[in-house]
Order: sequence, then C-alpha cells, then structure tokens
Amino acid sequence: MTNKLAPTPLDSRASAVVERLHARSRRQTRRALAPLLVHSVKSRIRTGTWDPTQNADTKAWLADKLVALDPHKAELCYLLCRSLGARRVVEAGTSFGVSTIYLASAIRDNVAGGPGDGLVIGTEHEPGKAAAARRNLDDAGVGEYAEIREGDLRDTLKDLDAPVDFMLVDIWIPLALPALELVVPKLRPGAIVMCDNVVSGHKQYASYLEYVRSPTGPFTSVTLPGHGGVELSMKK
Ligand SMILES: C[S@@+](CC[C@H](N)C(=O)[O-])C[C@H]1O[C@@H](n2cnc3c(N)ncnc32)[C@H](O)[C@@H]1O
Repeated sequence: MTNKLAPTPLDSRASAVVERLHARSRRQTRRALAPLLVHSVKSRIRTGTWDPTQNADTKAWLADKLVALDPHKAELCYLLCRSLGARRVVEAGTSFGVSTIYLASAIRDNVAGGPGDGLVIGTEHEPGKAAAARRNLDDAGVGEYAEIREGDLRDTLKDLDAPVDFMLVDIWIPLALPALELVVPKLRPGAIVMCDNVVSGHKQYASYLEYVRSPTGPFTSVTLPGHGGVELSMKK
C-alpha cells in the first residue's frame, strides 16, 4: 500500500540526525506550551511586546529549546532549493541546525550536478545552540555546506555576498522584518523567502506581511495555510 506521505528527500545519514532532533523538539514543545504562555504574558506585561530578546528570563528559558521547523515545511525548503538550483541560502534562526541540515543537503545535491560550490549561511545568537548546530551538520555529513554565524543577526547578516537564491525566516517574530530587510538587496529575481507561522502569528507579523504583500513592494507573495501557515514570497 502507498504511504500517505512521501519519504524524506534527505539521505539516510542526514535523516537519522534530523529524526532524532525533530523528536526532541516535539517533546520539548509539548512540555513547553504552558510555560511559554506564562513567559509570553510576563514579557508582554514587562516590555509591551512578546519579544524574547527584550526579556532576560524568557531569553534564558529559550536557550536550550530547539523550536525546530516542522519536518514537512523543512522538506518543502529542500524541494524549493533544489528547484531553484540554490547555491547561496540565508537562514534567519538556526537553533540546533535542523532546518539548516535540509538546506545544506539541497545545496550539496545541487552542487553535485554541476561546477562551483554553495553555502547556507545560518545565524544563531546562543553560543551553545550554534555549537550544537555545527556538530549536527557534521554528523549529518553536510557541515562543509554551512557557515553558522554566531551573534545577533542584525550584525551578522550585514555582510553578505549576492546573489542569494533562498531565505528561510524562522526567527522570533520581531526580528523577521529586520532580517529580511538586510537580505532583500542580495536576493536575485525569482529568489524565494519562506517565513514560518504567519497565520498563527498574523497580528505580530503585521508589518512583515504588509511589506511582502505590498503590490508596489519587491515581492509577489502567497500564503500556505495550515500548521501555523507559511508565507512564500518571490523576489520580483
Ligand atoms: C525558531 S528557532 C529556529 C529553528 C531552526 N530554524 C530549526 O528549524 O531548527 C529561532 C532561533 O533564532 C535564534 N535567535 C533569536 N534571536 C536572534 C538574533 N537576534 N540573532 C540570531 N539568532 C537569534 C534563537 O536563539 C532560536 O534558536
């Protein structure tokens, strides 16, 4: 009988690593839902916004949480990067490197079909997470296709080569638009930007969505609803 879902496009070495990490992320998310609500309310009271970077307690609590992209969304990233022939990819929010493994695998598979090289530039401001991401990428066999820039992405994404073929925005919501604005000048026409949870977080994403959906702006944008929703925006 045919399976309901297509198998992972990753090779067996990478899929063994991501399966373990997806399972850990799912367990953490289940346990973290109630505390997350408490942190969110406290943060709003103290700072007026649910921006973990504005609140030391919440930032510390999130320091060991994977918050990994859902597997089917990560698989879509892989497919889009293969279809675009992506060689330079930017990821805003790397955490333990789960989505980065999909992006680096796509670049590795694109590079295998022709000359030249490729790289995913990941960004992570928690040193422990950045170190874990590098280890996980090496374990998955794709470490040479990823550079994890450690620090605040508002600094680490200032210096980027063009053209960028694909960008994943999987970051705390208040940082999504600042991250995108840094990368827009480097995106080639036809490049895709994927942003997670735009339906479940549509109020907090208002300025990001206004920007990518503006008819006079630099993107043509569509929304895939379900599972929090993703926004796919193509650079005009
Ligand atoms: C949703 S998680 C990313 C998950 C990752 N894409 C995956 O699939 O495994 C967002 C990450 O962004 C990091 N982050 C938050 N603010 C940041 C900043 N200003 N600069 C760089 N990274 C940041 C957080 O530490 C967190 O690990």
